[in-house]
Amino acid sequence: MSTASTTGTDTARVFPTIFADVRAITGDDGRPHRVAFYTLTAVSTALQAAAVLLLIPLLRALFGESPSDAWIWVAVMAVVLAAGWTADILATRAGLRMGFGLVDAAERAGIAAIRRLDTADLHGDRASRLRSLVTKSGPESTSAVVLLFSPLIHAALLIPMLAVGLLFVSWPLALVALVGGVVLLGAFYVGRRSVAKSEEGFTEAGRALDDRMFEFGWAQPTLRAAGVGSTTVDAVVTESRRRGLRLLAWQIPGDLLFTVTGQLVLLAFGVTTGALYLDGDLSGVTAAAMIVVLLRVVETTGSLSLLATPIAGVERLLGELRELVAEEADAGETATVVPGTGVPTSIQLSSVGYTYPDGTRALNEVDLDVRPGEITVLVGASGSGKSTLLDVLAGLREPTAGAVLVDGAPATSARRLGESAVVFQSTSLKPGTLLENVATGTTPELAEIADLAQLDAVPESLPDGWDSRIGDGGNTLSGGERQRVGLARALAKRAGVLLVDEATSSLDVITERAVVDSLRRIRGTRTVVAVTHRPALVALADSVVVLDEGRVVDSGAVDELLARGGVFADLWTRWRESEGWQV
Ligand SMILES: Nc1ncnc2c1ncn2[C@@H]1O[C@H](COP(=O)(O)OP(=O)(O)OP(=O)(O)O)[C@@H](O)[C@H]1O
Repeated sequence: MSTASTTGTDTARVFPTIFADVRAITGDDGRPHRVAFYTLTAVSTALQAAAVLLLIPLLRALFGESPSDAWIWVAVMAVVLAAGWTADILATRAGLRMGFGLVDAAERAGIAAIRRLDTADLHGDRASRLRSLVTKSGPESTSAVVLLFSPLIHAALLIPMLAVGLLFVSWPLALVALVGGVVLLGAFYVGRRSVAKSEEGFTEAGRALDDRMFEFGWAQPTLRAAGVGSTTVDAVVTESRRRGLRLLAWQIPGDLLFTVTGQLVLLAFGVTTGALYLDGDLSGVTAAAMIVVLLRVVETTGSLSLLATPIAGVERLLGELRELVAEEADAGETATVVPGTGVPTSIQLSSVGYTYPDGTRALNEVDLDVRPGEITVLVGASGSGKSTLLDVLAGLREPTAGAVLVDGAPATSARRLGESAVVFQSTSLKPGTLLENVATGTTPELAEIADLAQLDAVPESLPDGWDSRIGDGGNTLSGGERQRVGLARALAKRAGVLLVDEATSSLDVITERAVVDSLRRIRGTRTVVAVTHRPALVALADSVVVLDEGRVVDSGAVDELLARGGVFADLWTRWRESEGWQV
């Protein structure tokens, strides 16, 4: 599984990337809305600049020989302003459509990423990143398009457009406006960079806090019993606060730099206007019109300075969304699970390797031949790779090397997921009835499954029998009962392969007997692969596979392995001793 890079926002991103990000996220489908939005926003800005510059001929006419000519310019100005507002309204509509494209992409890629989420990442940075991306990025970036992109484009284009218009009035003023516009944009960029950098640290700290709180909530009983936990949360809260203060510390000089630069540019414009007027190069009327131009520039720079901080946030958001969408494209369509046949299948592993995203190599060059209908038991020390191997067989993990064949043909994880039923080390119950937790709808074999899983006493003890609500908000089942629900659920699935992960290792005698008895009774109707430490279950095995540090170190029937006297014989002796001790 590919993991989201945490470096996407490590470096402050350059100004135009927000536009590139929107293009990458909304793709070809969003192109018409993007073109409409940018074009209409540019047209609206040009019309606003024209309206400001039309003041010059208007004032000239008003104070000239024939003041009534000013009406013509008033009319022209009114038409230009009305056209500007129309362009603005149309641009907002196009912007909204472009924004909806972002929401769609966030939802689509977010859901696909959640479906690909590795259990190893469930409590990690990635889960928290995804949570905030899916819930926030779409709506936030949509409002950003309308509320931030338009003023940003206006602000970036207005001064250069005014400068072009001023070329027809006075080239020194045009030059000052042009240079001033470039300098202002530069100051905006530098200020925003520092804010972006510290905002990124603040967000990371927020996520770390989010994760620790989640973990703390999850593992609260264990942590509290061990007397740890709150100190970890305290440390992360302190770090989050420290980074928040740093954000402020960077924001202030960033804003200050921009404000000071803006005032210097305005001063230069004012001084140039005054000097040109005094030299007689600019009439009094034109100089007065320049004051209006100046006010417009003040307004524009003011709005730019307010945009610096929100733009930094939107950049980060869009950058992450872009990564998510790119990941979805790399991963391709999430395959839907292929329904199982229910017929016992053979499974072959050929040179299978599995390396976790953190670099832990859990499986190495594993070759395995599981014959249809047989019971294969995986044994090995803790950490030898048994659970990982079971996950690969179940289709929950795609091997990072080698191939998995089912009935001689390469089998995708979707095929393996459909063809296998798993009894996990601990069973998660979904909110709902006992029946819903075992199977969907009434299955004719329910009584048989309940008998196999030795679950029959459970509905009898519950107020509404099979229709009693269990799990969150319902009756709480004991660990052993939950495990037997897990076994019944696996038996109720139409699948040719039953995978059992240590279900008997830490459980009560009834549950262990349920697993052993049901495996004995279903022998031959499914291919079974079980991870266990229990001699009673090992004794059922047609074949035992011994794992050590991710490799198969021995395999064969129990008697053969005992006769060979290797790792398995040692394990067997120890299990026998501990069984005796337990009884
Ligand atoms: N999510 C994970 N991320 C990184 N490493 C992992 C992850 N899960 C397991 N590992 C590592 O992979 C190796 C194999 O682990 P695995 O759980 O498959 O072993 P196991 O034989 O089932 O152990 P146990 O009997 O204790 O359950 C171990 O080194 C373990 O630390």
